This record gives sequence, structure tokens and C-alpha cells, in this order.
Amino acid sequence: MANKKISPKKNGTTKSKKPGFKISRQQKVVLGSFLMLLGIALFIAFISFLFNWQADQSTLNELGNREVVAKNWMSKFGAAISDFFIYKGFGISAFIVAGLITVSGVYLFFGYQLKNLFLYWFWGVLLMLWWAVFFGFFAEQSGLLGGRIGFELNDYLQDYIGFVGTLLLLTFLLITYLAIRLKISPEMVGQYLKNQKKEIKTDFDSSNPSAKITSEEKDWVSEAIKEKGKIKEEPKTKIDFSISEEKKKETSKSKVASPEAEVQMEVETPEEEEQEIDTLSSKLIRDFGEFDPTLELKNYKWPTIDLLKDYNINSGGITVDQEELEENKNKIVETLKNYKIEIAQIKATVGPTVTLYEIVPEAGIRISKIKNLEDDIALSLSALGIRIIAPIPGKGTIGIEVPNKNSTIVSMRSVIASPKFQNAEMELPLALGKTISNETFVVDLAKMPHLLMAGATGQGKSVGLNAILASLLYCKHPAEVKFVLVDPKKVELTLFNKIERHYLAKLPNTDDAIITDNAKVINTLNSLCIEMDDRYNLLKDAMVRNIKEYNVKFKARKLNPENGHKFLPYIVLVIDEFADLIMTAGKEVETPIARLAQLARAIGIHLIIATQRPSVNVITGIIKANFPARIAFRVTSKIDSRTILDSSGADQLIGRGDMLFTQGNDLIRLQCAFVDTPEIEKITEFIGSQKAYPDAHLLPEYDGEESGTSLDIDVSERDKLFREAAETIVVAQQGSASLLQRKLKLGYNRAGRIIDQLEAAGIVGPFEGSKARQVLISDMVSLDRLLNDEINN
Ligand SMILES: Nc1ncnc2c1ncn2[C@@H]1O[C@H](COP(=O)(O)OP(=O)(O)OP(=O)(O)O)[C@@H](O)[C@H]1O
Repeated sequence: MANKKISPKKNGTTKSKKPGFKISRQQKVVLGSFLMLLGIALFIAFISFLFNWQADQSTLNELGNREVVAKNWMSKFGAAISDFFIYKGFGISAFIVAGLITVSGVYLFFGYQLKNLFLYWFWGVLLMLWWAVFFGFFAEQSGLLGGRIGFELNDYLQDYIGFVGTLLLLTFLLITYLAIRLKISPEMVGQYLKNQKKEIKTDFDSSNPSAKITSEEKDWVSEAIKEKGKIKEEPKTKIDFSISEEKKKETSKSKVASPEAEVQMEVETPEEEEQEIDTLSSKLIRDFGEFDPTLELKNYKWPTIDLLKDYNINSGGITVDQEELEENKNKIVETLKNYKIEIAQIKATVGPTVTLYEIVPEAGIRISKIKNLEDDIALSLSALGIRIIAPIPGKGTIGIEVPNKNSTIVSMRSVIASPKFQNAEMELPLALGKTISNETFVVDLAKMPHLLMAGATGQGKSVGLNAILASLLYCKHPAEVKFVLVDPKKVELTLFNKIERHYLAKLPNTDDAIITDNAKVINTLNSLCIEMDDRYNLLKDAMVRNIKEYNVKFKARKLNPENGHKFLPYIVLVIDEFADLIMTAGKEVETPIARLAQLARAIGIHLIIATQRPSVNVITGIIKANFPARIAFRVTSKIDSRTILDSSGADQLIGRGDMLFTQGNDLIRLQCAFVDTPEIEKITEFIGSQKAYPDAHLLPEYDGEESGTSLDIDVSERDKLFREAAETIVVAQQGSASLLQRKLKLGYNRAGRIIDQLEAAGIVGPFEGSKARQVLISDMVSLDRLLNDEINN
């Protein structure tokens, strides 16, 4: 059952592959063969019906009786279907139906263009009706020839246009068919009759040489005889229309012999070239079907829903405590009354963690007055996390959110299984959790297009990230999405290592796909920038505006892989602990992130950034401007809330997955879906145990500037601050990059580079893991000597 719920999602992924009704090549083969065989069965049944129809009449009433045997070669099925089509239908012209079904089968089976098939059906049905009426007209008595339809139609026509009218109508329809369908013109008929007449004559003449012939007829005679190679042609004044062999090459030639010069001239009138309506792409599609990016892992199985735990199995969903509701209501009404605010109406909506009390104040009450009472209401309800929304956007009411005494966990299972997620027609659907009215909340990451998450420690960020990743794992094939995971904490995302060869992307020549070292993040970000530029070039080449259109075009085989085109998976970059990254690498990460955030939306690279510390030096203006979609878990101060959401509110949340989501306009309070580590482990194990790609998805190579860790760094290439750095290190007797960063106000990368140069110069020792490097020069005098010696050399 649970599995079944998931399967529509797989279709959901194809749903986005619309437009239009399309059947695959394999389906065409199956349907085609079925129709061919059905056509043949009908032929057999119809032929046999012609001989056995009288004998089988009685069996028709007893189709259910197994004792009764039909004589038709296709037994009772044959007798019944033939009776339906021939006797009750169109008479013997019903054979056309069998023919049309067989032809349809052939078209589908061999993958011919279906356009012609529609013509066959159109003209076939018309012809069938014509024959039915024709037989109804001329052989009214025989039900077998015209069928009941033929008889009735003929009867009807005769009642309205009479005997002659029907005859004329039949003639007209026949002419129409011949002229339009068979393209027969009166000239062609005339010419044909003429030729026939002459042929007869020639035969007659050659068998009777004494017969008198006219000069014109002579020509035809000699022509005919010449063709038989019996006599040599006499030169004559004539125009010789000989149909040459080249006719086979679609070229008609005529030889003109001029009377005087007797030089033969060949006039060549090339026929219209056949139009190649079949483009290369449609040919490829006909032969191989649409490109299927999932083909390499075609047996890939999506994780099943039972890998996720149902947390509410005992409680059976949200439980409403009537007493609690009543109590809260009374307290709100009383508190407001104390401030002389009368309430006209109050309504409660119970959510998983919070209940929303919507109040309609009496006329004339100022909204700001209620807003200012936030703390007083919180005090009287003796509850944390009260939030007042005044007014609720789109409604003429004021909302007071009060946390429930017993909150309900929103399980990942319930949101994944919800129809909203299963039927979501989105590129990258994320099932974030449930709203205050207990509705599953699903958003499209592709539309966001980047997401910023912040919240104090322990408030549910990591769970939120896992929920996001799980949503994508539940709906996207490994060919469709790739993750780049940055996890400086080294523990949060390690579980995803198991799906490295399915879903992760990494730099070439690196061991781990999950990046835990901040220095490597810079390379990865720059590599993503290269990927972005490459993708833009591909899009430009394909003349499309975004990745969706590009992939549609690629699947339709309109882009040649030999020109570098390939199916482009979405890339989702997830950075946990962004604050840590900014602190250590500064501008060097901010610039590529800002670049990606500004430009990457169209080419399918989406960023999800999570941070504990939402201070302004972490979430800088440039980053904020490019991340309109934000999630705030509980933060400790109003200022932090403002930094993330540009408004307060996040400080009043109650934690444990209680969050506010904004996409630029309204704030939506959600309870984040809860997915525990063992569940993630099960999902990744389920995926990881299946057949995978040979390697993780490889990002373009990026030659980072700090890749020069080799020790033979040229003296002339030393950093400008090299000497100053050396002095700082020697004075402090501490060989660490972070010291240089602090003292000389450098970025992580530059400080690292200088340390490498210091190592090359023999000032500090080699890298020793987490410990600071050893300083090999003990004082400034020795340092001066060393550096001066270098210059003199
Ligand atoms: N959506 C949720 N529903 C219920 N409980 C939750 C939810 N999210 C988090 N919790 C609870 O809060 C705890 C801490 O969550 P989580 O590890 O995600 O915090 P965090 O913000 O990532 O903390 P840190 O920044 O220190 O890593 C979880 O172990 C869990 O018990």
C-alpha cells in the first residue's frame, strides 16, 4: 500500500515531461501487433461468416451457453462480431474495417508516421458507407451485402431524395472519391482508353499485315514493334515520347528529334523532389524513442514509504484538547477585555504544534493596540512562543498563535505520502512540513530558487536539511538530480556518503564526495561556477532559456551529443554551517556563492545554505539579496530574526522544528517534518545497495590558485606580504594560517598560500594535521639572515 503511494510520484516525474500524449516505441510495438492480429482475426471471422452466417444465427442468442457450438472459424466471437459488423452493420464492406485495423497495426508496429493513417481511416470509413448504400440500393434484399446500415441509409435517402436522387448522389460520391482520393482525372481516363484502343489495334494489325493503316497509326505500330526489337527504326519527322529508364529515378525524359538536323535532344524535366518531412530528430525518435536519462539505472527503485517511521501511530494524528482550547480562549478574551478591547468573534484552528485563534475585534479597535499586547497575552497564557499576526493577510481578522501543550510530531512519512507531494507537478518538490491548519506544505526549490536556513543550535536545522534531501530522494531519479554537500561539522551529512555514486557530485580526483574541509569548498564553488558557464553555453547553443526547455529538447533528440550536449541534472548545493565557512574563507566563498545565486537559477543549480549564526557579517547584503526564500527556526534575538526574515517572529517560535517560511512576501508558520537519523540511514542504505553509476557525478576541473602546495615556490612569485607574514610567525612562534588571517586580515586562501611559501622557504615545518606547524626560525635576526641570503643568491 505504502509503496503504491510512492509510485505515482515516479509518474509524477514523467508528468513534468508533458506536453502531449505520447506512447513509447515499445508500447507502439505491443499495440501494433495486437491490432494486426485483431485485423487478421476479423478477416477470418468475416470470411467464415459469409459461409456460415445462417447456421450461426441461432448461436447468437446463446453466446453464454458453452454447449452451443458456432460454425464460424473464430467460433462464437467470430460469429458475434461478424454479425455485428456485417449483418447489423455495413454488409460485406465491413471487410474495410478489418483492413483498417490491420493497417493501423502495421503502422504502429513499424513506427510509420501516423498522419497517413488518419487519411486511411477517413477515406476507408467513407468508402465503407458508400458501398453499404450502394448494395442497399442495388441489392436491397440481401442483408449480407449492404448490411442493416446500408439498407436503412438507402431507405432514408430514397424517402427524401427519391430513387433517382440516390443514384445521382452515389455517382457524385464515387466521382469525388476517384478524383480526390485516387487522383484520377478525366484526361487520365481518356488517355487510358485511347491506349487500350491502340493496343488492341496494334495486336490486330500485327496479326493482319494486309490491313490498311493511317500514318498516325503507323507511328504507334512501329513504336510498338520497335520496342519489341523486331525492326530497325526509320528516321522520321516525329516527336518521340519515349519513357526512359531514368523514370525509375523519378525523372521523366522526352527525346525531341529536330526535323532538319535530326539531332536528338533530350529534354529532361526533373520531377519535384520528395519533401523530407521527416527530420533527423523525428527519425531518431521513431527508431529509438525519446532519450531516457534514467536508462542507465533503469531498474532503480525509489525508496519505499515504509522506510520512514510513523510517529503518530498511537495518537492517531492531532488530538484536540477541548478544555485547553476553551481555557486559552477565555484567557485571550479576558486579557483583551482588561485593555478595553471587545471581541466580536473568535475562532480556533488547531495545528500540529500551534493553535491559531482568529479574532474579529469590535468596530473601532486599533490593530496596533492588540499587536502591542503580545507580551501581556503571553504572560496571561503563561506560554512561550506566542505570535500575533495583525491583521492576517487576506483575511479581515487578527491571529494569535498559541503553542499547544502537547505538540504532535509531523512525520516525514505523512508528508511524503500526502497527495499534495505525490501529485506535485514541480521540478524539485520539497515537502517541508505542515501548516498551522495541518495542511502539508510543498514548495518547489526550482522556483525559490535558493534557500537560506537559519536558527539557533538545536532548533531543528539539521532535521530540516534532512527533510529537504529526503523529499528529493523520494521523487527524483539519480539521473535527474545531484547533490553537492558541504558539511564542516563532519557528522551531519555523512550518511549520504552511501549514495555517493547515485546522487552526489564531486570534483575529479577527490576521494570524498561530501566536503568537510573548508579549503576544498572554494574549489568546488569555483568548479560550480565553471559548470554554470558551461551550461549557459549549452543553453545558448540550443537556443533555449532554461534547463527545463533544454532537457525537453535533448530528450526529443534535437540536440546532438557529439556537439557536447548532454542531459543536465539539477544540482543542489547544500552548505551546513555557512557561518563557519564565511569566517574562515571570507570573500573567497562569498564571491562564487553570490555569482551562483545570481545566475544559476536558469541552469538548474540551486543553493541551500544553513547557518546557526544569522549575523550580518555571515548573511551579507549580497547573499541576502539573492536568497528570497528563507526558513527561520527559533533564534535567540529579535535582531537575528530581522537578519533572516527582515521582520521579527523567529524569536517567538517554540523550537523543535517550529519554523517560519517566507518566499519574499508572507510569513508562513510551519511545523517542519521530522525525519530521524535512523530513517535517513535506512533510505540511504536502500538506495546505496542498488546498482550505481561507476563514480559520483563529476564536476568540471578547477585549478585552484592555492593548488601550488609544491615546495619549489619561486622567490619572485612570493606574496607581497610574505616578509610581514614571516615576521609575524617568527615573533609569535606559531605557524598557523589563522594567525596570519587575524593579524594581516587575510582570507583563508591567501593565508594558506603564504604558509606554503613559508614552508618552501624553510621558515615553518610541514603540515601536521590539526596542530600548528613548527616554526623553524627562532628569532628575527636569523630570519633577516635567511631572507637576505636568499636575495644575494
Ligand atoms: N521537526 C521536528 N519535530 C520534532 N522534533 C524536532 C524537529 N526538529 C528537531 N527536533 C528535535 O530537536 C533536536 C535537534 O534538532 P537538530 O539536530 O536538527 O538541531 P540543529 O538546529 O541542527 O542543531 P545544531 O545546529 O546544533 O546541529 C532533534 O534531535 C529533535 O529531537
